[in-house]
Amino acid sequence: MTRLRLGQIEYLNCLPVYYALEEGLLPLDGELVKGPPTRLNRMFFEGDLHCTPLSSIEYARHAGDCFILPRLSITSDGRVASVLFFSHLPVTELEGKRVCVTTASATSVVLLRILFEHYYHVEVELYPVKADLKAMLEIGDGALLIGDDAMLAHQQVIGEGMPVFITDLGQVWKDFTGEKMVYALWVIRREFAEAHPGETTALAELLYHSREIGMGNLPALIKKAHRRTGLPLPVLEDYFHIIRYDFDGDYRRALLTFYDYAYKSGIIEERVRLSVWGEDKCQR
Ligand SMILES: C=C(O[C@@H]1C=C(C(=O)O)C=C[C@H]1O)C(=O)O
Repeated sequence: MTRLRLGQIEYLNCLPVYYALEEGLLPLDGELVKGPPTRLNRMFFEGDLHCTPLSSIEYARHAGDCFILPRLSITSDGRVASVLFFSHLPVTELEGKRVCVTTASATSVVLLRILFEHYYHVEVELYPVKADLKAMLEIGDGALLIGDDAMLAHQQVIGEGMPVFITDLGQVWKDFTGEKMVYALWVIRREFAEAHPGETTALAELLYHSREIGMGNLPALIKKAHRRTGLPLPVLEDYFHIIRYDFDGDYRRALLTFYDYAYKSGIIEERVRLSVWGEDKCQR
């Protein structure tokens, strides 16, 4: 069997799932490949990764090529703190304006589009560029950032007293739909899983177990996150208490609600079935 290549989003949101692997508390027989979400998405579909956290919208576009690993996702129930929209004006006053969106994101860009269309009823031009708050706010009137980029930009706004509005998209999605927001899922390539079912089940168990260890070691994990990013400890404590990693009934319903809106907006072409490794029946 070829050596397993496992993606790891280079943001703090993945640290609880990978902490035990990074610290050698659990053995990984394979290679960790780090990158921003859109790079991992692309590598996965090009066959360069066997398994990765994938932007949830990309699963909807390629459901036939992969299985979802059970019991894992990146989700928030309301405020997420790392998917933030910064703007010169209140969001409802952005009609006809250009807003920049980070090229690192797939799901959150779609979330922003859905919220403008179905919740705010405001038409804007989305303009993809590299993550850089100040440059983005020079080119446009708004900036979508995700992950550590969003959290660091939030601190920059506070630190420099920048006059910008900050909108947390996890919170707005919850206000709009009453649902959680599932940003990413762990997926495995279908042909790999079918050829190596034992290894696939073992990998799903390993990642779940690793997450349990990570979440069980929050004080050490928070220190590591602080060393890695310089973000203030209270910000990190808050973050690791709000970010969620489960993928049971509520989460699946929330994800399907997101897909329904993506379908209504013409972003995906058909309604999606969730095929989860180890579960006989597809959802819905
Ligand atoms: C909560 C987050 O979720 C993520 C957002 C993603 C996206 O927008 O495509 C992909 C993976 C996650 O990193 C975050 O980035 O902060």
